[in-house]
Order: sequence, then structure tokens, then C-alpha cells
Amino acid sequence: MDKLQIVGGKRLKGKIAISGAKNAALPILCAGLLTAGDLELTNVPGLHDVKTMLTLLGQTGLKVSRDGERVTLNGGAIDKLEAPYEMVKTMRASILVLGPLLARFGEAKVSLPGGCAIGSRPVDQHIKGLQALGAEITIEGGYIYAKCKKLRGTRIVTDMITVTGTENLLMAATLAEGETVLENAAREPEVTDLANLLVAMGAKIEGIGTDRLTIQGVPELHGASHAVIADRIETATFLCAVAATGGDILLTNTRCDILDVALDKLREVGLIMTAAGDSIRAQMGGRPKPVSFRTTEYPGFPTDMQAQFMAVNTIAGGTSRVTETIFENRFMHVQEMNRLGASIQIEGNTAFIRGVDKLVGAPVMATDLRASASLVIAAMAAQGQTVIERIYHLDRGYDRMEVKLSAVGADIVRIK
Ligand SMILES: CC(=O)N[C@H]1[C@@H](OP(=O)(O)OP(=O)(O)OC[C@H]2O[C@@H](n3ccc(=O)[nH]c3=O)[C@H](O)[C@@H]2O)O[C@H](CO)[C@@H](O)[C@@H]1O
Ligand SMILES: C=C(OP(=O)(O)O)C(=O)O
Repeated sequence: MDKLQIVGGKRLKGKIAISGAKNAALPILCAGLLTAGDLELTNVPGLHDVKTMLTLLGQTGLKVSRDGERVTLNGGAIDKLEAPYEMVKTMRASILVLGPLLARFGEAKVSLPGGCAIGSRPVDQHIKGLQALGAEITIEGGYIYAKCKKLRGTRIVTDMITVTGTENLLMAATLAEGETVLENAAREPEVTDLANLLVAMGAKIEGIGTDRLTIQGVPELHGASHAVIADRIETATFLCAVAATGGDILLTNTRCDILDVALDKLREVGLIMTAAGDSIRAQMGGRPKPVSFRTTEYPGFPTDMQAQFMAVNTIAGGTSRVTETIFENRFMHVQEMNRLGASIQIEGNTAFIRGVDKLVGAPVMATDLRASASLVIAAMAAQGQTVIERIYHLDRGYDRMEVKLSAVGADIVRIK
């Protein structure tokens, strides 16, 4: 299993190109199941999750061709309406094939994802919504079996805001008969990116970017071309890295308008940022200032940035408080950061952080995707050497992170 070896204390200087967003690319690839036409996608990130998704989609009979960040899909010969456990267990987003397969073919068999390190993460809202659209759903042997003659539009109010739940129901509703209204819809920019692609494929959707999506079903969708939106989480992760290490970096191929709250918090930390077009320049001089926050749905503070900000807080000049409201177990990085010398205590869903003068390198273990990124940041800020194990979590969602960071001066190497 690959590890990362990092020697801390290096200031970052140079340019990093941001990749396409994992959380937009995954549902967008699944949209390829909705049409017999060609989907031509660009800015698709080089992630392990993308590879897994393309393998899963290929197993359905979807024709996949890939050339770097360009992916072409053709759904003219899909003949296997299934997502097996072996694929779903490695990537929860596999659940996103359920809505499209059911809507287009009237049938799907998808493994239940089960829990993961950050929480139990049920998919009851996906199921409830599809049932409301007229699907017959049974669960047996760890699989969701879904069937319908034709989905029928209706009004769906989800119990909570769910990102992939909204995406699954949105994709299903595009091919349903009549009108579907999705209330309490997630407003994440990645949902908007998917909705924009669906419109380019001929879907009729109103309210894009709001919590009320109205979809007029159409008999079929056609092919389209689309560039995946920039990864706001990768962007903010690198901004946290420079806030923790000091330095001067330019992030290109990104977007600032979808990162408001995170950028406000980074300004509070002391990071100086200048945005121009699709670039952000970030400069950091002294010690970071502590920032307190609670995670919420978009446009609030993203849970996917909680751990990386925590890493910055560990070395800040003062105390801070971080509350996680989305996932019940997303503090797995805390024990590992404490092994580097951080001073963090957890009470319920809140972490209390006392900034320390220095972190010192140690062997640590990555437990999930963003926890891994936070340990990379903490290790780059620490004195001496840190070895991070189980970085397959990092590879799921960051495109060659160590290559991008070593190009701007970090001392980071992958040990095979
Ligand atoms: C591939 C992808 O886009 N992943 C993102 C997506 O995950 P994902 O879509 O899985 O997260 P959700 O928005 O669905 O989860 C939000 C909360 O709702 C709960 N819930 C969700 C669905 C459901 O049917 N029942 C239920 O109880 C979850 O357990 C969680 O507590 O949004 C999360 C929240 O921004 C991000 O951290 C993930 O990076
Ligand atoms: C939790 C995440 O992803 P996923 O939903 O794919 O597990 C994440 O991107 O931080």
C-alpha cells in the first residue's frame, strides 16, 4: 500500500492548476446512462473514483473512451442494469446509477452502500423519492431491486438536504412522465453542474441552483458536450496548505464565486487572496489566526473542508471551535493530529482546538479522504518527517496531490 513521506517546514511558491470536481464528475458520468447519444466530457479529474465509476459504467454496457481529462460515453448498448457490491463498497457514489437506470430502462439492481468511516450514510431518501415517482423497490440480500413501467412526476420533499439524493432524483425525473418538483433540494454547485449538463441533453429543469427544482419529463435525452466545474474542495485544500505553511501560490482553472464562506474564513486566518478571472493568488506571512465554524449545507461551510481547516487551527495563535453537523463521525483526523502534537479535544459534535507553537512529524494513518488531506497539511506545517499510511483514501478524490504540491516546493514523496 502506498504511503506519503513528508518533511515539513517548506514554504509553498508557484502555480497549481485545479482539476475538475470529483463530486460533479461522478454524477455527470452517471448521466451517460440516460441517453443513447454521445456525452463528450472535458475537465474530468484523474481520480481513483473516476476510474472506479468508469469501470462500473463499462460493466453496464456503456461505451467508455478516455484520453486524459476527456471522456466520451455512449449509452446505446447498455444491457446490464446493475451495480455490484464489489464496486459500490469502494465508492458510495455508485448509488448514482440507480435513478438513471430505472428511469431509462424501468429496472435496476444496486448494492446498498452501507456505512463508512465518516458516518452511517443511509440512502433512504433516494429510495423514498424513487418510490414516490412510482418505482417498486425491494431490498434483499444487501441489494436494492427497483422496477417501474414508467416513472411518473410528483412532488417530493426529502427529510433532509441530500446531495447525491437530489442528483439521483433529478436524473430520474428528467425521463419521468409529467412534472416533478424536488423540494429541499441540495444547492451545491456540483448539483447545478449536473443540472446544466442535463439541460444541454434536452432536459427541462427550472429552479437550478435553488432548493426547489421543477422538472418536466421528456421522452428521451440526447448527447451533449460539457466541461466539469472546477473542484472547489481541491482549491480550498491548497489554500489551507499555504495558510499553514506560508508562501505565495497561484491557483489556476478554478472559481472563487462558489467558495464564499471558505474564502471568508481564510481571510480571517490571515491569508491574503487576490482573485482574477479563473485564478486566485494566495499569500501568507505570519502565524495563522484561529477560526471557529460549523459545517452546513451549501452555501454554508462545507463539511468536506472541516478537516483541512482543523489542520490550520492546530498551529494558530489561539483557540477555536469546530462543529460538524452533517456527518456523525467526521473527526477521525483528530487523534492523528494529536499524535503530531496538536491539542484538540472533542465533546459531542464539537472539537475544541488550542493552537500549539509547533507540530512535530510522526507516523500517522489516513482514515478517509478529507482526513488524509488534513494530515498532508499538518505534516507540511510540522517540524521533521511524517509518514502517512493508507493514502488510497487520498487518491480517491485528489488528482496527483503530491505531484502538484512538490511542484510548488513541498518536500513530499510517494513511497510505493
Ligand atoms: C459524491 C458526493 O457528492 N459526495 C458528497 C455528498 O455526499 P452524500 O450525497 O452521500 O451526502 P448527503 O448530502 O446525502 O448527506 C447529508 C446527510 O444526510 C444523511 N442522509 C442522506 C441521504 C439519505 O438518504 N439519508 C440520510 O440520512 C447523511 O447520512 C448525512 O448525514 O455530499 C456530502 C455533504 O456535502 C459531501 O460530504 C460528499 O463529499
Ligand atoms: C465524503 C466525500 O466523498 P464521498 O461522498 O464520495 O465519500 C468527500 O468528497 O469528502
